[in-house]
Amino acid sequence: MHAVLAAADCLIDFTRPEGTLAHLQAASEHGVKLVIGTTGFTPAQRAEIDAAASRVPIVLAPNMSVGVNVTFKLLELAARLLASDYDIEIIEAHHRHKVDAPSGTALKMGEIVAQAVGRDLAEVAVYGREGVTGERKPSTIGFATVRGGDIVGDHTVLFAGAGERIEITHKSASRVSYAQGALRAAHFLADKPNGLFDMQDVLGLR
Ligand SMILES: NC(=O)C1=CN([C@@H]2O[C@H](COP(=O)(O)OP(=O)(O)OC[C@H]3O[C@@H](n4cnc5c(N)ncnc54)[C@H](OP(=O)(O)O)[C@@H]3O)[C@@H](O)[C@H]2O)C=CC1
Ligand SMILES: O=C(O)C1=N[C@H](C(=O)O)C[C@H](O)C1
Repeated sequence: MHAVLAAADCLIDFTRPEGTLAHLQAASEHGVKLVIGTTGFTPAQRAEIDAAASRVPIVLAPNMSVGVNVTFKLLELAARLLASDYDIEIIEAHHRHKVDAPSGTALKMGEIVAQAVGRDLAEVAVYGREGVTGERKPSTIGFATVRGGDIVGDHTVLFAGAGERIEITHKSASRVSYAQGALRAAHFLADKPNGLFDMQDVLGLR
């Protein structure tokens, strides 16, 4: 790995958290820029990425596709406008090989809508329901996970009100959009000395 990094400008990493952290260490030793698509980091692992960004520039994004990143903006607007009158639920579906749940994209969607309505996701998230759960608490944000077959990646945010509901859905039919986004992120980093960025920065969606 060190021989490869010595000749590299940028490392694109879609692996597992432990792999990414090993690659992060090696890349920062060589001053190599990083695009990280891996999901499922613990808060401590995430802090290691934040720290490394003071040495090398990093794009970290749970979803590299243009469509999902535009969907993030739509969700922010919808959540802000609908505010407390609508219950928010996030449903995601992926292939049978996926190892983390909810998906990084679903969690990011949760953070976006929670922030837009002035809630802390850590306090209001409900990850699945079973048994006698009692009535839904109004401020909660629920997550539901589906795993099966070769589903590339579907995400729906449901805003359910009295007498109507809005569903904002993104569906990936191919992994090409992730790869294209990662290459775009690598180009974006070309003139960055350090710092932590995401696909909103890369795509100019801030
Ligand atoms: N941000 C985005 O747009 C996207 C993010 N992802 C995320 O990317 C990650 C990978 O997903 P996916 O491609 O489906 O997974 P795969 O299991 O298909 O591929 C993972 C790759 O990482 C390698 N790997 C696993 N563990 C390590 C390790 N400890 N050190 C070095 N290499 C390792 C595997 O090698 P080997 O086969 O030899 O074990 C394999 O080549 C997931 O976290 C997923 O959520 C996925 C798609 C889009
Ligand atoms: O594992 C996957 O396949 C995907 N992972 C990412 C996530 O966890 O959000 C992005 C995409 O949904 C595909």
